[in-house]
Amino acid sequence: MTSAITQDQPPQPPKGTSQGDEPQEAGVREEEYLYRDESRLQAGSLLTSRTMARRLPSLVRRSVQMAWRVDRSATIGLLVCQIGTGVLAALGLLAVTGTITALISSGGITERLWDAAPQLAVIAAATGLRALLGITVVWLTGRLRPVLGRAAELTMVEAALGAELAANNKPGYNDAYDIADRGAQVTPDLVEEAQDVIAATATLTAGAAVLTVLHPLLLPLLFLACLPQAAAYVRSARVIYLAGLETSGRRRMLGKLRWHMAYMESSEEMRACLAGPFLIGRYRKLAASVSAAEREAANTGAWMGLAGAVAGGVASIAVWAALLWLLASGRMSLAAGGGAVFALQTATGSVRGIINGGARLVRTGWYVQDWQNFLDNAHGQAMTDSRGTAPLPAAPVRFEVRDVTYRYDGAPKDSLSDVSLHMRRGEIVALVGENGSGKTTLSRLLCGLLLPTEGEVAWDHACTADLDPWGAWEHVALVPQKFTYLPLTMRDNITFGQGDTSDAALLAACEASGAAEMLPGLRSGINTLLTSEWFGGQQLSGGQWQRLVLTRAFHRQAALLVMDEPTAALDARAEHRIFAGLRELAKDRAILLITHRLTNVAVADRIVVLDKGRIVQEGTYAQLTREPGLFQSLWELQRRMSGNAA
Ligand SMILES: Nc1ncnc2c1ncn2[C@@H]1O[C@H](COP(=O)(O)OP(=O)(O)OP(=O)(O)O)[C@@H](O)[C@H]1O
Repeated sequence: MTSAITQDQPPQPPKGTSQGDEPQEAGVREEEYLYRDESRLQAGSLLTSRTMARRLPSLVRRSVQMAWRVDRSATIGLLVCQIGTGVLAALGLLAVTGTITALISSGGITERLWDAAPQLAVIAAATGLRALLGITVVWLTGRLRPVLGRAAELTMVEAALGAELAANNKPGYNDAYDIADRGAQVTPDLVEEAQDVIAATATLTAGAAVLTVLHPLLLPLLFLACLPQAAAYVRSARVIYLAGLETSGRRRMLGKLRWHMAYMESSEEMRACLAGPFLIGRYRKLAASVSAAEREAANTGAWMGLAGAVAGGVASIAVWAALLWLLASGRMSLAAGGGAVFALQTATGSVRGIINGGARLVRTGWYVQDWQNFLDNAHGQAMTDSRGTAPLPAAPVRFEVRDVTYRYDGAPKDSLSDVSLHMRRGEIVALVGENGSGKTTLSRLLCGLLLPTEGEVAWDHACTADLDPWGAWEHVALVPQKFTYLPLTMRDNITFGQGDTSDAALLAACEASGAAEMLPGLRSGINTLLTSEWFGGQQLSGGQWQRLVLTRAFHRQAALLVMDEPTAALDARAEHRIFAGLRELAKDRAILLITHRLTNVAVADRIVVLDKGRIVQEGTYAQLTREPGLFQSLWELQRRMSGNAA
């Protein structure tokens, strides 16, 4: 039955998910948090070893380029070692084949031993050197891996920061980020696996040369024997990759649940609201569904691997039978046969190495491709694609919103409709209205954090959509409603490494916000680490954090200051200080103030009232308190409440 609180339809499950009639357990729906990007899943299921073989060179090149950037000498060292290992393996193989041929040829034993001696020396030297190179590879890989992984993670963060803020609302964006993040984690594997394949290929080249010289039939037979196994390995890799793709949303949810249950910020509610058992139950169910999908993929992969191994076994019987036939029919001498046996063993080992490494390389390549796709355009949300690069000639004076409509991606209706607003430096404009009326959304548009769906936002004569966003945000200071607690020192939390970082400038900003009062209580003053999660840190109260966020905004000296509920957590004295100081701050700034405490907006030059995404009133405090309308009714209500309390 449909009621007011269940009227929206649950999202449609991805194709292929059963929608049986059995009742679902309360609170958990079969389709919850599943990855829904059908096009991506389809593209994934069409992945073949051939398409990946085409893409692999560029993937490997990009990873090697990154390795080159982060540790040039280790990258060169690894390449040299792997090529050297391959060459030595090839030399060793040729020497072993020569030794066997010499030992089982006709002639006296001493003479045969003397013939084999130089080859034996080569084998010994090659084996020793290979061992040495092997140790060097382990050392260099251990040195390169962590930095390469960190570098890949960092490129992800940079790409995410370069995406539109609105991207977080785009369907599939967060999943794409997650999947790409997994690609970033395995980037070092790609380099390593590529090296393994290169080394195995070098050994195979030598084996192949020997086999071809001994008999031209042996090499094609060997390849044929390995094909079924290769196909099975790649298929199994694809099944596992697709399972990872499908469960990525659920794995992300598991991570979020863990975070909320374990960390300070939400763990008090977890306890007091007895949310723990409920969330642990939810965690168990989601984890079970992820494990089931992974187990199914692992089973399918194992069956495919088994089928490939059986086919490979049968095919290798054919190869050995062919060798026996060549010997029995006198088409190959016994001495050559001895060499062929060894060359076949080695070449089979190398081909298996290539298949194994190649299948791992292909799977890693799919992940890394996801990472690179994200880096290339942040899942189609890169600001470089949606915005211009025009610089602002000077700090802007006038900010204007012209006939703007805005709808969040996936939202059923517009959050703002046909809104116009203007303000200039020296002015304080207050934005008021009931919850959900669009105040924060309008402030995000004014700052250029969001771009309008219709209409435009201009700073002086430049549209925010045409401006280089990073250059533009140098002129913005924002006190958001949900502010960020960063586990940094107070100094770093205020400056983020920007502006005048001198103690005098910091102190002035702290005085204006009231944060200066906190300083004597902090163990190392402004250099105190503001968190209790690490040793030596100190945690602030909610209101103290709000003072700090205000300090951050005041310290920026920006032309546009947006304050969204800036005093919600402040005590009366601290709140009074902020509002008393606003006029002074507004001397060279345009200030947009969002607040529900309507008596506070008397400080504003103009008040703009929003209702359901539209501007319904505009005027001074004196006008709006006298004029019948939304502002007056809300204001009266607040006055009556405080009057009653008094
Ligand atoms: N990130 C978002 N994604 C989708 N919809 C959003 C998002 N943020 C806000 N909205 C929607 O836009 C509308 C306006 O929200 P907004 O936050 O601008 O309101 P507000 O006036 O600031 O509310 P409040 O007084 O509660 O802070 C609401 O209906 C809200 O559901």
